[in-house]
Amino acid sequence: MCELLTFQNVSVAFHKNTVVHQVNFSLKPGESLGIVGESGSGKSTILKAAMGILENGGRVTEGQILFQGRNLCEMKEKELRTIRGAGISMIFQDAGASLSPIRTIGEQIHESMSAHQKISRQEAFQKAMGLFEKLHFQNGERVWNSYPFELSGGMNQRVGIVLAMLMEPPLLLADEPTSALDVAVQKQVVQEMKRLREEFGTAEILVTHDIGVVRAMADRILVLKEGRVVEYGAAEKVLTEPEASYTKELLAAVPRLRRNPG
Ligand SMILES: Nc1ncnc2c1ncn2[C@@H]1O[C@H](COP(=O)(O)OP(=O)(O)OP(=O)(O)O)[C@@H](O)[C@H]1O
Repeated sequence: MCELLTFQNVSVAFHKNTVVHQVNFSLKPGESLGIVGESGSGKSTILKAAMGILENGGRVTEGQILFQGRNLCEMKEKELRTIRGAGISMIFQDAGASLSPIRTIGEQIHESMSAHQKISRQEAFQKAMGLFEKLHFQNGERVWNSYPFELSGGMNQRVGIVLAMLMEPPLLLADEPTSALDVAVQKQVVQEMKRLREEFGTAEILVTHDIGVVRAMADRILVLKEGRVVEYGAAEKVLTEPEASYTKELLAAVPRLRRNPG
């Protein structure tokens, strides 16, 4: 099967400071990649590079990022805008915070869909209800009519996932999607991301500190240290027989209980 996303020898710098060094990986449709590494290792930068949203003078200085065979680094902003949302979508750690506080969830869903296609409010409602149902949301209609402040932080985060999936993009990038949530909601979000893969065949890149989340979701794992890949391979292999001493340290830092399945 042909690759959905490929990072070929990608380096990223902010001004003259290179923070991601010659990173290589690729992702097939429907695959899930977990990127782990300590704070500042460049995980979010890799996702932002793939979305074309590096801020503050950040840019890809070397290599190429291919999405469905096309080099994202050479695309104009207008072209990138058509890919964002419909081709590649992203959820952030605090997706709730990016919702507008003064508009209902329904209004925001309708607006988000209108950015890509001509769609009536009623059609957007139907589409959202279908997605809510697939993700096993209860009270979809109540959520649609609510303002973000009327919902819990966990529910707003789940709405963030719905917003990211409205256009059914083949690739979802998730930056610490569970780390601001309490344990019960974390489980729900992990379940929902798994359902997205089952329902839509969505490929996912998941950046997280939480090895438990990676264990639950990733087919492959990429371990990053100071912007360099130190290990990349099948999740089972990396988690049970890590080769790099840095990966061993990362795994050792996770309390044993959380590393044992079940
Ligand atoms: N907008 C920016 N301007 C300048 N430097 C940046 C910017 N964003 C990130 N960096 C630098 O790039 C490096 C990688 O940061 P990045 O946020 O990608 O790491 P991370 O692994 O995602 O960390 P965390 O887990 O804390 O989110 C860091 O040294 C950081 O200071």
